[in-house]
Amino acid sequence: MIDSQQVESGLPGIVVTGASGRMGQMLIRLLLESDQARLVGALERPGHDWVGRDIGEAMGGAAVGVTVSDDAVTEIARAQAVIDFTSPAATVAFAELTAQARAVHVIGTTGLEESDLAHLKAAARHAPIIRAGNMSLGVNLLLGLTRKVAAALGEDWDIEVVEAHHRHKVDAPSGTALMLGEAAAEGRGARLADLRVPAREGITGVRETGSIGFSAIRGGDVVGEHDVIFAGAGERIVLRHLATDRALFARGAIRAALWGQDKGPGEYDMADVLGLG
Ligand SMILES: NC(=O)C1=CN([C@@H]2O[C@H](COP(=O)(O)OP(=O)(O)OC[C@H]3O[C@@H](n4cnc5c(N)ncnc54)[C@H](OP(=O)(O)O)[C@@H]3O)[C@@H](O)[C@H]2O)C=CC1
Ligand SMILES: O=C(O)C1=N[C@H](C(=O)O)C[C@H](O)C1
Repeated sequence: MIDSQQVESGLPGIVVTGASGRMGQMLIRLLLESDQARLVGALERPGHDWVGRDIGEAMGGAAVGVTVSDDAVTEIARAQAVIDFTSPAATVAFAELTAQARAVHVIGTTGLEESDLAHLKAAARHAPIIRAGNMSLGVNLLLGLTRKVAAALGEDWDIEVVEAHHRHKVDAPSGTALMLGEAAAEGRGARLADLRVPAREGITGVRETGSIGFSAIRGGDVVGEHDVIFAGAGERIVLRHLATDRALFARGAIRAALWGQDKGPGEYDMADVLGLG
């Protein structure tokens, strides 16, 4: 339950979008327990059957005093931060409102296209946007390791990124896989767009030297697993991250929302939040 102490304490007020989603519900649970931030709004799309209900009750528990709303303009106007794990179209729309409210926008949504990123760039001229395809410390450390290993090994070491996720995931490769591929390409002084090979099928021909391949597995309730494979002659290096609890991502997102409170407009990522340079 939201208590008056939380409100009076002046803790940053956070609105969660996609409140009924896997990440939305996880964020709400953690925010209700937090002594550093407070939940001030829970958004769902118009027509969703949770709209108008207390979010605690909708999630199967006791009332917490926050009603699920479909009025993004009103909710975001009173937020210090918006935490957003939804879909690319929704995230672009929320970015405009969050910029107008001069609130911090923490974006975990993956599957964003170049055109979506251009909208986010424009919004970040007015308020901070912190975006990462993965909010965990482990993956953000792995990005640096991937960059280093790719830089140390020659092109005769083939790089493949393999990821596994639950059956409900709608985008592939995962946002994390693309970040890891980007880090590997950077290590080689190149852009991923020039090296990327999507999932293979049929008569593909032999592997192109220097390319970076992607494979995705979908099934069950896998939270998120990523391997970066460096395959050489007679040996292989595998850098692996296994996420076993999506609370990990929610904690990272809340940390980002707090970190962003004294930041000016601009685009930031989890390396900034975690001080990883
Ligand atoms: N960066 C990170 O660390 C992580 C990123 N993710 C990413 O977060 C996103 C969400 O994942 P997850 O929680 O598992 O997905 P879910 O499908 O469980 O939740 C998504 C939520 O967003 C809502 N939503 C989608 N489109 C809109 C819209 N146009 N307007 C309003 N609400 C909308 C959905 O509502 P409805 O059900 O009505 O469609 C749903 O409540 C994905 O892109 C995923 O890859 C996930 C975990 C970690
Ligand atoms: O959809 C998910 O669940 C996840 N998505 C993110 C991604 O696309 O990398 C992060 C995490 O792996 C879970």
